[in-house]
Amino acid sequence: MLKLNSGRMLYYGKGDVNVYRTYAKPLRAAVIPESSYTGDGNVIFAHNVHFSVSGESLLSSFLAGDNSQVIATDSMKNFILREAASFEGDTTEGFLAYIGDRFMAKYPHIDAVVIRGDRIPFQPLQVAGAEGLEESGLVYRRSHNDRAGAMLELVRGGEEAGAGAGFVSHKCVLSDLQLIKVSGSSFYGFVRDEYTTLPDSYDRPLFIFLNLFWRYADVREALDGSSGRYVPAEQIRDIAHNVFHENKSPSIQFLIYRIGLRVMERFPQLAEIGFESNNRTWETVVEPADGESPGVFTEPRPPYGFQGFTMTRADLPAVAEELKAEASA
Ligand SMILES: O=c1[nH]c(=O)c2[nH]c(=O)[nH]c2[nH]1
Repeated sequence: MLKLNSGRMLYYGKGDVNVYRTYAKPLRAAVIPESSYTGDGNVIFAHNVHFSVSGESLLSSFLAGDNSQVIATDSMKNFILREAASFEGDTTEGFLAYIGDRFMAKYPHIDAVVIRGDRIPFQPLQVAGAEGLEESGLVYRRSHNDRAGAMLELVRGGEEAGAGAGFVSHKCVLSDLQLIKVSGSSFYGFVRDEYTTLPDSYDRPLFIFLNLFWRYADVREALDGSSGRYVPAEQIRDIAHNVFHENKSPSIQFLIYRIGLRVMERFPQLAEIGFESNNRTWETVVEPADGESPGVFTEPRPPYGFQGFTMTRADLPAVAEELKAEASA
């Protein structure tokens, strides 16, 4: 967030601006082995937008009640909704950059904009057609599952190149991914002392809530799918569940690191990936006799555990070494 000359910080804006844009340009994504996701028709290109502005000229509105430079947040909402009609791109990041750029161009006394958009997901549906099931293209199902999103910070004359206003930071996100692995996770070997009551677990039903975020080395590759370098959140999601499936994890800490490594390997255009995870492991009521026999579980009691981790491309050589050692063993 922009710091004013006085060292102060100020911002104001509008949240929960729901923009249901129809018939945006379809996104075509490069295929990766872990995912069947190939793109999005973008027939419904919907976002929940959170928009804020900052600038020296706004200080007097806080200090003296002078509204002469204040753009009403109601007008911001109208600007976002109306300008969405002329957006010609195919990605969330591109949409946010478009709105941010146009706003800065229209209002020269605004020094900085922070814009976040969470995609409101609508899933395509199949209907019976002449040759079996086919995509409706008209009817969609609102999904309340995980969702993609992004945040861009634009500052007039900022450092990274962009059209008009400069990017100073960006963050792409996948929020609220909830994954359960019913068998194949353990947690043991942790510090055991007078405060420890948790038993070792060699096979637990691991339920995790995950927020993932990532940054590109060059943010411009995120703005337009035709760069061929766009990283869809859906493919990051699919990598997460592949890695969860493949690995017997000794902890959530190790699991998220492995997910991050795979994402970094797949997408050389990314500079950073990060995680916020929650442990929602089901509480065992009736212990299964072995791996696939019946068990009964219930919601874990609060409080819950959490982890946070960020990693960069510098983490990759360690894995290359490890794989080499495994191959020669
Ligand atoms: O994967 C885990 N990591 C922890 O740090 C932890 N702590 C805990 O009680 N359970 C778990 N599980």
